[in-house]
Amino acid sequence: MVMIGGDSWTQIGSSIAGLMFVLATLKQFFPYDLQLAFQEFVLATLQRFPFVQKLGEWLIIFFSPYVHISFPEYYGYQSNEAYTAIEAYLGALHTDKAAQLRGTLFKESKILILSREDSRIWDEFKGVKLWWSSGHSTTPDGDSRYYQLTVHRCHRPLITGSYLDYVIEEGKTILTKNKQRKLFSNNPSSYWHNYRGNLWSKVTFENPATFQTLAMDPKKKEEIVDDLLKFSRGKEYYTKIGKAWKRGYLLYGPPGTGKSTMISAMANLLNYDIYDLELTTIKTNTELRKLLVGTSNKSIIVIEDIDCSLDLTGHRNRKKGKSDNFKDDVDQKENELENEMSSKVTLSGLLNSIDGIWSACGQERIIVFTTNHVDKLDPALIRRGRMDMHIELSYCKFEAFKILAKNFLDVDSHHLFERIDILLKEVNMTPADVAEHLLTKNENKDVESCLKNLIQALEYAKKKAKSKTVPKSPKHHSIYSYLCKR
Ligand SMILES: Nc1ncnc2c1ncn2[C@@H]1O[C@H](COP(=O)(O)OP(=O)(O)OP(=O)(O)O)[C@@H](O)[C@H]1O
Ligand SMILES: [Mg+2]
Repeated sequence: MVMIGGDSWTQIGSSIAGLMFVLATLKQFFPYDLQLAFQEFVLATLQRFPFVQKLGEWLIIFFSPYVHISFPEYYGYQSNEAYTAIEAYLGALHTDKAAQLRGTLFKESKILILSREDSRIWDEFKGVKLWWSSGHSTTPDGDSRYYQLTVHRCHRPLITGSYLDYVIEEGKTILTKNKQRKLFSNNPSSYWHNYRGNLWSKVTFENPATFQTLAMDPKKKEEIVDDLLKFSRGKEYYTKIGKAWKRGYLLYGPPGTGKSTMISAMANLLNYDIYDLELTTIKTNTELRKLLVGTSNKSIIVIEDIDCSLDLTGHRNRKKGKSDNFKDDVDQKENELENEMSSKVTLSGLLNSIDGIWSACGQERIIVFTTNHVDKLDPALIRRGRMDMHIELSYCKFEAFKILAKNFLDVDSHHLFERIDILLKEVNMTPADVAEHLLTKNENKDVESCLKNLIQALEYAKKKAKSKTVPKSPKHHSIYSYLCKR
């Protein structure tokens, strides 16, 4: 056994310090590529021994003259906008010099977008050389991709200051220029494992509906458009009043009155993505929260036919009344667990998500509920503040008909309009049905016969209305199937 005295410790300490100093100084003289290759070799060798590997990593970080800054794709379940902007910036960087390129042709844009596929990219800013790399990491929440920026320590202020701002700004500009709006639909939770990007499936959103072609009372329409535009420009206002930048719209009315069409028009007006949230496939409130946190800014989250999606009506009251009587904590927890498992998403879970999540982490999000039966909904769900604007989409009136006539027949007036006006006051016909009757003979391009066809249908409906009407049963129409139909 060898005993080391106080003096020997001092000698060893000073020798190690000396050696480290020499190594650190020598390192400055090697090209960075060589250093990286060496680091990778050392790390690969040490990978078999986790403790030694950790120590090796620590030593490399300690002695390296370079700073590494990571940008993960996700924070928890929330997507990182810096990652997306960096991805766009790097994708477009020196595409003329890249060895591997990825070409994407979007249906509508007609522009072939070329982006780089390399996992390592050099960049230069104000004479300073920087090195970007990409990779995968595994965290308890699942796999996540990341970008890493490497730069010499002495350039740190320049990089963390102006360079990163520049990259994010450039990336955002590229994204806006090439932006293809997306329609997302939630995947069942059994698909989620490993990669958080699997929470939602996406397709390109291509529905052409606009407020201009939406048949409804023009005044009401103007009010809605103003409200939406005010919301989208309201960043400072929401910050000033200390409220989350979100707005809720409840669209209600019979089938075929244009609820889904209006959601598309909203997305087209604001250039937002649509998230079609199918509540019936969500098992628990926790899953619902993860999905909502996984949505991005500038998006419309849609829950269609909310009355059919869940047993929301009165559920909250029943649950509350029940739990009030519970004195025993264990029983209460069991009750909650049972509720969570059996009733899947609860009304309180939905309300907490709407109120809580975006107050904490969301910005610029619109939530839309649609229903055919507004009277069936729990008042708590649709109260003002939660659903800021209640919009009734109703049967086709004359003003709405004029918009459809303009859309389909390109006419502003006609001698048959008067008759149609009278009939529309007497008969309940949805804009979908009116459009259908106008379309039937549209191929002939004979306005008169199209209008006569509509008058015939209205007169028939009037006669039928006098006999008994059979109420339609509730159903589920997702915005996803509506948009995919087109
Ligand atoms: N107000 C409207 N303006 C223009 N077109 C309309 C309008 N309402 C319905 N339509 C036409 O009818 C079709 C069906 O409308 P939409 O799916 O928007 O109805 P909805 O209210 O969502 O019905 P549901 O309650 O069954 O989901 C659309 O493809 C659209 O072309
Ligand atoms: Mg619909």
